[in-house]
Amino acid sequence: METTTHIGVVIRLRPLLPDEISSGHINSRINCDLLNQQITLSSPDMRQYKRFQFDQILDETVSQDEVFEKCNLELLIKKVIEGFNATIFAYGQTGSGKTFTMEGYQYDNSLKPIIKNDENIGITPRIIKALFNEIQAAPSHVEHTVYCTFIQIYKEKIYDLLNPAQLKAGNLGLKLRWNKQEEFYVENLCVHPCYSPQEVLSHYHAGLKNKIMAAHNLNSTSSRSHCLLSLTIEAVDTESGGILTSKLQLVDLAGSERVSLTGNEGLALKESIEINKSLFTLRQVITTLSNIKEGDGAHVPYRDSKLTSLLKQSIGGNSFCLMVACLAASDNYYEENLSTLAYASKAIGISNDPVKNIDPKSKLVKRLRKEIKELKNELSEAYQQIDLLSELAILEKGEQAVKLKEMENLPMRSNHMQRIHALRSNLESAQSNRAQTSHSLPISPPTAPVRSRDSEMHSSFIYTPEILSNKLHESVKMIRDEMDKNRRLNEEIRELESINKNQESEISHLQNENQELQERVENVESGIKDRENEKGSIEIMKLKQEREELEKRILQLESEHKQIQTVFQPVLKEKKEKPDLGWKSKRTIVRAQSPAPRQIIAFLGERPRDSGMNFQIKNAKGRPMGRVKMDKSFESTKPESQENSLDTSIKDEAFLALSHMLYKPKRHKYQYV
Ligand SMILES: Nc1ncnc2c1ncn2[C@@H]1O[C@H](COP(=O)(O)OP(=O)(O)OP(=O)(O)O)[C@@H](O)[C@H]1O
Repeated sequence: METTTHIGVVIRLRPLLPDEISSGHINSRINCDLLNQQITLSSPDMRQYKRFQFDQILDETVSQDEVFEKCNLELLIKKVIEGFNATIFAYGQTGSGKTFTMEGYQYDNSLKPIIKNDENIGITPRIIKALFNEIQAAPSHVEHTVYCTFIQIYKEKIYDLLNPAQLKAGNLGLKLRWNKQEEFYVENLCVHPCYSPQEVLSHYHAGLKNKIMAAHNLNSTSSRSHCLLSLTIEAVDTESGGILTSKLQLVDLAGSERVSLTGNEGLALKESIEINKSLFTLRQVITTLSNIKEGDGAHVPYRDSKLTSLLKQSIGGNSFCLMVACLAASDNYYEENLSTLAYASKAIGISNDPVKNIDPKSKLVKRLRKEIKELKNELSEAYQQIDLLSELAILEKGEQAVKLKEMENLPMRSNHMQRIHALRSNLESAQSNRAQTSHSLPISPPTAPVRSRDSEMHSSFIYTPEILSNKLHESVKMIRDEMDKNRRLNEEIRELESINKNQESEISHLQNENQELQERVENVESGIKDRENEKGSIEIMKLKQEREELEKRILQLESEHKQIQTVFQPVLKEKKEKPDLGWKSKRTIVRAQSPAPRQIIAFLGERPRDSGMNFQIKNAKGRPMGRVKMDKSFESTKPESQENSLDTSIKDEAFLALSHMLYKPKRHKYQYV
């Protein structure tokens, strides 16, 4: 059975928490319309709003019990028992209630769960119980085993939560592999067969104690990893030999985090970055799938993170999938809630094609069993035929008719019954013929060659020992033929199975090699990226240093500028009082490489008219520091002699003062002439 369905999306709004209320958080922007399953989010200025429609809206008042019921999880479990895969995952920003929805346990000060079976237990423990209820209701000839695994993805590495050896510091995590069903799987995971809900729950609780948790500003019990509990349900039909396998994945994602709000630093900051990175890929996958049109062939970046690789079949694949998008009911989280709603509404547009998993081996076993059953039946019928014929052979003619009548009452296959009827009617008609003709007529055995058993039964109804012996031989031959056929069939099947097995191992070997190559390529790519990043960082550092130096110089120049202003005030005043100096241009003309002298000369505001004027700069002690050359490209309306004499007086005063101010030869690179 195949059904195309979209990803189910349920929105769950958590209430304001006591410490949020005490620190003044309010919820004035989220409005739930439970009648139409719509949610409206108003912008901070309350001028705009966005409305979204989902399968189900669960507001602050909805209890854990109601979540289970309104998400229609009983039906989902039924699908899993029928052989379909299903995934439920909680999505949302940090502190929005994902773990509460999936687990429902409180956490103590050491950030370990307090396992209690109260009304607050979440989706996962409820589903485990409901799954076993459904298993118990199955027919007695179907035997179920639930295989349980529990992993966490922490900083892009996979750890087995049910294997304490895996969780030691420095462990590099488990590898992802690609199997022949075109699915990723985690290599070397501990798989626990379970036969009761208590067994699954005990593994689940043990795993929860191992997951990585931390406290930050937005959540005192924050999950730092994505946790995936997988339950593989294997149903063996002891009557038909059929095997049905399905998988139920229960996923509690770590939440996206606005680093500025969490206040995370150091290791916690790195965790936040990794969490955000893998959620970014998840969002990319959702966006790509929601935009895909039929026959598009767009690349979906499942492989870009471990999380999306493992959710490949759940999102846009062959499973039923339910996304529980969690929101925190506080105006402070407007941006986060908007983003969650936007991705949730994209997810609703993603199509999945759930496919019933029928094990190909189980199909073959089923066919073989059927064939063997049929062959056995034929064999036993053949034996019956032999018995019948041998009995008839030693009977008197009259007794043969009685025996045939008796046989009619035996439970036999219809073709046998037909034969018996034929024998019987032939016998009766022959007897009446004989009665009509002569009683002394010798009974002759049939002379015609035997063509087929049926035609023979019609043509001959009196069995002499020779005929019966022939028939016996014929039957024995037929049985031998059937048995040979059966043996050959079995051999053929065995041969095919071994070829199949070899091919499978070859394929999985190739797939693993391919996977390794892929990983190597990824490593090389990430190495290149790292090196590029390193180069970029060095460049950025250099630029930052340069910028800092420039800023320092600007500051210095500003202060120098102020000082010069004070020093040159009298000079300017004097110049103003002599308006006919004849300097036409108001622009600075000193050619200097450093901005400092330019500013200083700019401050003088004018330049001497004559060309090639050289000013000597002296230091504070009156020693010459160098000379400044003035530009010649300007004109004067005044006679040269007057200008020159004025220039010289200003020049000397100005540059003497300047030399006092600027005795910092390293910083100020004048153009010496
Ligand atoms: N529906 C709810 N009713 C009451 N309390 C809730 C509800 N949802 C969440 N909480 C509380 O809010 C807090 C944060 O919830 P939770 O830890 O589940 O968030 P989270 O989304 O899993 O965060 P993270 O991504 O950081 O792990 C917890 O103290 C939890 O008990």
